[in-house]
Amino acid sequence: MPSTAVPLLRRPTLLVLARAQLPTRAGTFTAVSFRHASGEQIEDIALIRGALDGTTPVPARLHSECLTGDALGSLRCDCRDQLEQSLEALAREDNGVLLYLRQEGRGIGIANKLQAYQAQDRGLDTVQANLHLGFDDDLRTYDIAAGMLAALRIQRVSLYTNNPRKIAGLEAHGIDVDRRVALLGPTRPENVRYLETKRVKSGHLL
Ligand SMILES: Nc1nc2c(ncn2[C@@H]2O[C@H](COP(=O)(O)OP(=O)(O)OP(=O)(O)O)[C@@H](O)[C@H]2O)c(=O)[nH]1
Ligand SMILES: [Zn+2]
Repeated sequence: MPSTAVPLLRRPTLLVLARAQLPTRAGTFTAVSFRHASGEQIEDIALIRGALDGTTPVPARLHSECLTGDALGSLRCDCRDQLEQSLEALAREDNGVLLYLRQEGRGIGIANKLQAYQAQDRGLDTVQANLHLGFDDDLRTYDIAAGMLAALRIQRVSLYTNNPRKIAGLEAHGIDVDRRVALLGPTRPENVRYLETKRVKSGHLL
């Protein structure tokens, strides 16, 4: 992606805390947890495959937590489809990394997300519902994600996303996004408005 002259934002220095094998439905990954230099642990984890040699762009997915979709199979969003697709895609590559980021509800948390769903059930779209609750449309930041990649010695990624903010967020924190790979899941009656709002209001490249 084109580089900018904007000064880089600070990212935390993180250290690897633990590594463990994680056999999944998509294949076996190494799950990695992290801590700050102070010892404080973070709740975000990485799933990695293959050797991360730092010279070629590493296929990468930044997945934002969605309890309702990822774990419970809700069809209101496309999160679970994207999680499964990205793990399967990474499993086909020589190497790759998925960051599972605990940014539930684009950063507002699960209780607020259910309040946002309630507002959506009354007619608001995803963005309007966040604003109605007094939040910006998206509270996520990518400093921790950049710190996790740096701790894994990953400087360049090939990013699976439709969200330009993720590309800008990583690059602002000093990670090069070499290219974007689209991640297109099925459109369902339950998520059609959600996807349309992402495209029209949030600038997703759908
Ligand atoms: N506030 C809010 N968050 C939602 C809603 N539906 C899903 N989410 C959260 O949205 C996050 C996923 O972000 P999306 O904007 O859908 O997609 P993205 O991950 O930014 O973009 P891609 O990389 O292209 O997948 C997860 O944290 C979900 O919990 C909603 O209606 N309101
Ligand atoms: Zn979701």
